[in-house]
Amino acid sequence: MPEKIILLTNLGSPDSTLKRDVYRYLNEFLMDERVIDLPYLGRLLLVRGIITPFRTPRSSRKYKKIWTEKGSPLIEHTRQLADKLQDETGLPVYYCMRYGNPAPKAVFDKITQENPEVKEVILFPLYPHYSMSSFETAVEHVRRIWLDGVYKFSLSVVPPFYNKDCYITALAASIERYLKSAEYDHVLFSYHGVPVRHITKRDASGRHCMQKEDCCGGTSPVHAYCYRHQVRETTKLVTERLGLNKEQYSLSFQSRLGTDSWLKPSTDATVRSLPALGRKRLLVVCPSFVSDCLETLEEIDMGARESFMEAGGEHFTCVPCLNTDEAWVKAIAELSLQGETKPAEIYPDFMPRN
Ligand SMILES: C=CC1=C(C)c2cc3[nH]c(cc4nc(cc5[nH]c(cc1n2)c(C)c5CCC(=O)O)C(CCC(=O)O)=C4C)c(C)c3C=C
Ligand SMILES: [Fe+2]
Ligand SMILES: [Fe+2]
Repeated sequence: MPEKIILLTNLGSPDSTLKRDVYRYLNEFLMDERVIDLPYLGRLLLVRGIITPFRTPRSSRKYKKIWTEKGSPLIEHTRQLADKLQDETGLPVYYCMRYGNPAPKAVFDKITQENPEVKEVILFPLYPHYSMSSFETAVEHVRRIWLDGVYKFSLSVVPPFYNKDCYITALAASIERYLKSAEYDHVLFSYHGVPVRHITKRDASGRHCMQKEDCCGGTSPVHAYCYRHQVRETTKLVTERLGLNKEQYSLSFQSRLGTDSWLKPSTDATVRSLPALGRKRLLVVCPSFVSDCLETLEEIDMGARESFMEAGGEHFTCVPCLNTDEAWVKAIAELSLQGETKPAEIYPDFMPRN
């Protein structure tokens, strides 16, 4: 009987592309206080009254464009990743989603039923970078369910791995395959955006992020919670590994929602500007996503491609996410079983406890 189990957690998708399922999913997602960080009543009015009703038909149309026979690409990639990781480690591997299904409570109950002797569950959030709207909410959600339950096993968490050698190696190799097979005159690293306020809220000093010059450079304890620092580090380490100079690549942020100030520059404005600068053959990489999903397959591979070609681009390739890549499976095994993990009783330690 295995004493350890790995539990992958990813963002989640609607149960189907039907408007009622997309509506339910968007409500759950956007009512998360770490995603739309307004007081409850304001959030309820904004989400239920404006965003979800207007967004549902549009999102449902977008999901229809990427949906497969097996359903959501994000969920199917996560399921296949769990299977491969189980073969790699010889340990039982389960997966759950922050929003929608399979929900953590159901998965915890399944784990308990199928492995009554289990002593430790290692939670692996499928996010390389720390942000309150992705990594933090995923861990906190699972942690709450674990704390509220009567589970006999301990829970430990694998922290963000944005700078870990095994992850950088897998990511760089996945890009290099494309760089070797065709000529490109630019590589764009497009990361999911977040509101600027989310960065400053996770600066424990209250004096560093977006206040000091070059706040994301150098070393500082606040970088452990700074999404912008971490995506810059991933880009730096991967481009060094690939031997790209500063003229050959840039970094941008996609998927903006609402009227707040979000991290800049935006991916859409960047891809539109590149052809006029003579960068007509573009390779796009999306390292904040480890599983292909709506944001890579529709927003980038369809939407950004169209923007780039309309602006005079000649060739556009989007590098697939790591999905079930062999080096990536080995990297998850290494990070979960040989890397530093943190007890869920005290991690993430940034948050106010209530
Ligand atoms: C990779 C990390 C992610 C961060 C950070 C993140 C922040 C964030 N997202 C929204 C709003 C939406 N995101 C949506 C889809 C979506 N987001 C991520 C990841 C991060 N989001 C993924 C992997 C996906 C795809 C899910 C899938 O089913 O394939 C959506 C839903 C789709 C849509 O209507 O566009 C919304 C809404 C906010 C507001 C935010 C930070 C505040
Ligand atoms: Fe920073
Ligand atoms: Fe998102």
